[in-house]
Amino acid sequence: MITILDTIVKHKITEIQLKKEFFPTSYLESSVLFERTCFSLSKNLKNSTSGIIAEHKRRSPSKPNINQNLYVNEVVLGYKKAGACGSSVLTDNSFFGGSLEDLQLARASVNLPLLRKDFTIDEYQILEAKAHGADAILLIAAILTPQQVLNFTKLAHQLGLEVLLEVHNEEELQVNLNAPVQLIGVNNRNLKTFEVSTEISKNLAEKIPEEMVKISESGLKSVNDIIELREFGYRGFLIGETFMKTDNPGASAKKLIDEIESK
Ligand SMILES: O=P(O)(O)OC[C@@H](O)[C@@H](O)c1c[nH]c2ccccc12
Repeated sequence: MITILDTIVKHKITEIQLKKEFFPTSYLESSVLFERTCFSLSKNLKNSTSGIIAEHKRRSPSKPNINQNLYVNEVVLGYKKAGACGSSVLTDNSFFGGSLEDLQLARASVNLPLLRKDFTIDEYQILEAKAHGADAILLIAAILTPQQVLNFTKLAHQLGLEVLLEVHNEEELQVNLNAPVQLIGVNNRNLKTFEVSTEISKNLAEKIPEEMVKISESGLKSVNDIIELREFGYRGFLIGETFMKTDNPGASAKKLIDEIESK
């Protein structure tokens, strides 16, 4: 069966091939942002009482219209004012309606750690992330070999970017345990079926090495979700739709963060 993930990856391969032909890596390396010193998402998470990483997401394959009316710079500024630890910016265009320009605009408007949220399958995208102002990149175990995870992590670290390694089951975690990543994300959403359950985070928690900052991703809605997951050792919570489906994502992030902090 061909899954949506297969389709996305297929598009990415073509997209990157084309980009590589027209924009050599020297073009990316000449960006004024290429030399900047990154902010640390892992440090922010360790020092935070809420652990919220708030995402900018217009749409997704499972939700064709979350919110297409907002300006990315205003959204991330709202997240910053709300007290989020960092922000995640979708840069995939075909399936999520995001762009590298979104990332760049987000960078221009906040001094918050920014995660480039995309389907990384080539080192070229890691250079792109740095050139457009990211502080961290996402690596999705389901679409990479352990060797790729190692190589991509090494390159990201050379560029001063942190890596969030996303897993969805025990096998993906076990085969990548030797990757020296700071952040490990458990996606509650199965990217092949779109099913969402926080049980995934709960079940994998004890298998994740202590030294990694544990992040629970997707489908999180309420203060209770967060409090529960904290008991399993999670320090970070990646939330998109719950905030983005409102007219004022910053205000809804603030409401949740205030609730968490008052518990
Ligand atoms: O909107 P949600 O359910 O709060 O989820 C946010 C984030 O976890 C989700 O966008 C995500 C997690 N991993 C991904 C990989 C690719 C694209 C998107 C994602």
